[in-house]
Amino acid sequence: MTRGSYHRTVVPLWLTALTERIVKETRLFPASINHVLVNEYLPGQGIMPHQDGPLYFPVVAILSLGAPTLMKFMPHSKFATSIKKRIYLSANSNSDTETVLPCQLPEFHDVDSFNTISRRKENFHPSTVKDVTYTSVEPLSGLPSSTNLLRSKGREQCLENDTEAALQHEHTNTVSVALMPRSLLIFKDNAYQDFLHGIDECDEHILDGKVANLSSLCHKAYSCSVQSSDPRELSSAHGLDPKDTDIGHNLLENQGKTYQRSFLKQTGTRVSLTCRYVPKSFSRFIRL
Ligand SMILES: O=C(O)CCC(=O)C(=O)O
Ligand SMILES: [Fe+2]
Repeated sequence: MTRGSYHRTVVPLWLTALTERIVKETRLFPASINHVLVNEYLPGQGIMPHQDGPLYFPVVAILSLGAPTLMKFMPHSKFATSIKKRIYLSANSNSDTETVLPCQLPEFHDVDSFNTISRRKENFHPSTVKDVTYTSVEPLSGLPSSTNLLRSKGREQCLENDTEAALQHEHTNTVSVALMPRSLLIFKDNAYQDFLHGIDECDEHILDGKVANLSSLCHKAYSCSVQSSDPRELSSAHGLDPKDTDIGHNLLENQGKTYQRSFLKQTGTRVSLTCRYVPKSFSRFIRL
């Protein structure tokens, strides 16, 4: 990703039209969007996991143009720390007995936390985005409200396992969202505060069960759940379109079975517009 310098400038009309529409249709921003960051990603470029920080109002709208990509949301390490603490305390108080340690996950699966705008591939320029329709991504499946993280018998074993438990926690609770061309992702509240977001540095993003909006792509993509010994059956049975340029497929052999794996191809340039609101009290800390 190339990060240029910030420009204080008059927001062009085509952009105001877009941001005002986002404000009006989502009703999630307290005032007009006054901060738009334009990022360009060459094929294979991504962005490190990060949080956008306290200067912004905690609602972000990201318009994606050009090549598709996959954004990952992973729990902030503060949750790993609290897991460690709980493991330690629990192990101390129950050193001889087997302990099951529950971990409350953040409320991440509000339907409202993620919205997409219908995908349409036409022009690269955001001024042409006129037909914006919102569709909710389904509640994130596979995210239980509490998880039994670790069974252990004593303090030593707990301490040995806590890093593993933290990693397990991160892995279990990472979700991703396919950002298709001309789509708008909105994330807010605890998806903003409790999770890091980032894009892996690669040009093929595996579409697995962690992709929250997989069903919106499912006429074209599916992950390793389907199997057949005859690869030809796979393609015909699922109506996969070999001409789709955004999604690729390959076949994997495992223990005599053939699995099809689908992936998003980030082979062209992607441009994103990250739209946020900086409250007046913070605007002196950031160039507007
Ligand atoms: O380009 C994107 O899709 C994400 C950008 C982002 O997260 C940021 O600039 O803070
Ligand atoms: Fe960000």
